Amino acid sequence: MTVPLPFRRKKTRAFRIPTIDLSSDHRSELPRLIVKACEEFGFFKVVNHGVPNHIITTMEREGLDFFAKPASEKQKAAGPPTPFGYGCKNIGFNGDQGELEYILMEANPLLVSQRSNTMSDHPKQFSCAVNDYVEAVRNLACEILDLVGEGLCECGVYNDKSVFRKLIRDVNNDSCFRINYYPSRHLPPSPSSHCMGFGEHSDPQILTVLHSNDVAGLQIYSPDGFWISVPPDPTEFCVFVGDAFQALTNGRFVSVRHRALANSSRQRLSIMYFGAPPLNAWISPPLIPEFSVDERRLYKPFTWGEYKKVVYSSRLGDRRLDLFKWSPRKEEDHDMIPPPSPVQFN
Ligand SMILES: C=C1C[C@]23C[C@@]1(O)CC[C@H]2[C@@]12CC[C@H](O)[C@@](C)(C(=O)O1)[C@H]2[C@@H]3C(=O)O
Ligand SMILES: O=C(O)CCC(=O)C(=O)O
Ligand SMILES: [Fe+2]
Repeated sequence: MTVPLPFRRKKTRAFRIPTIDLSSDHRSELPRLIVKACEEFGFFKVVNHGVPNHIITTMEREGLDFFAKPASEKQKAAGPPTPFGYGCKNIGFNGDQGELEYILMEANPLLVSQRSNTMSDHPKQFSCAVNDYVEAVRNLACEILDLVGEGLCECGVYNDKSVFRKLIRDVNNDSCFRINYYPSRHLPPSPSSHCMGFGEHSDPQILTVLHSNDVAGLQIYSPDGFWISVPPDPTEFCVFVGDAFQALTNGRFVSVRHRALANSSRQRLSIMYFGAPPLNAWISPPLIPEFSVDERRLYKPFTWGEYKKVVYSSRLGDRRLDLFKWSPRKEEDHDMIPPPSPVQFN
């Protein structure tokens, strides 16, 4: 029997979030699978990642202890977000707001130790929790970046598989670390009522690695134009391609737009490591030999420091990378001599 038209269910393409099993017996396939996920979605989940569970639970406990303090204590302990510090509802410097509290910190062990002196009644315990967590998750990020490098070398595009890892491992890397806390909410029952925890945006850095407790909220924007809820699973990590990775790969990878809803009756805690290069690193893809005048270059070369300035003068949802689009017909772009790319071409 044919169903009358108004009752037909709208067909939507089944969407499966790419999931990478790092302990897979088919390890040789991982580079290709990760590159595919970065190209198609700019997002994937990682299972069997090797980050010890006690490192994650200790970090979560320290985070929850901090957010359980009275507001005045939290403000005094961590200072206002400049951008590093404790924030409540205000995101960035340009009027963005969300239903959350957060701590934003440098991912550098020395700076973590300094900040912890005021942030916790047990500074040593707090700084150890953050430093252990950052180290373990940075190692995971490096493993992923090496697999990406391997995948791109296999395609014949690059010849140094460790180039991306080196950028976030550099002694002067500008990586940072964030804990977001979305308090529980008791909303009147309405299927459409959703409250914005952290608005739509893409992350500016190279790669973001996110962990969350078992409370839903994270959504990614799919290539075919739908918001997809990412099922929460504390045994997994979520990996996001950031704007700098999109530029480094000349648009081959896409930085995924994402947001976090905060309408759960349970509190949500998410922890993010944002892997970034040093401020003076050039974010520039390798030149493509057959196009001598950069015809195929999508973005003007820029340093991470230049990009960060634009990031902090923009609104959360802005498409900042668009400001760096390369136009060979524009005189100023045409005369620009591209700096050496950190990424070597074969
Ligand atoms: C509104 C803003 C907050 C943000 C800096 C910005 O001006 C635009 C990008 C935002 C973002 C999103 C990803 C990360 O959470 C973050 C730390 C980053 O690097 O860029 C935040 C910035 C922030 O909260 O300070
Ligand atoms: O808290 C989350 O789940 C996402 C937050 C986020 O995207 C960010 O802090 O950049
Ligand atoms: Fe983000």
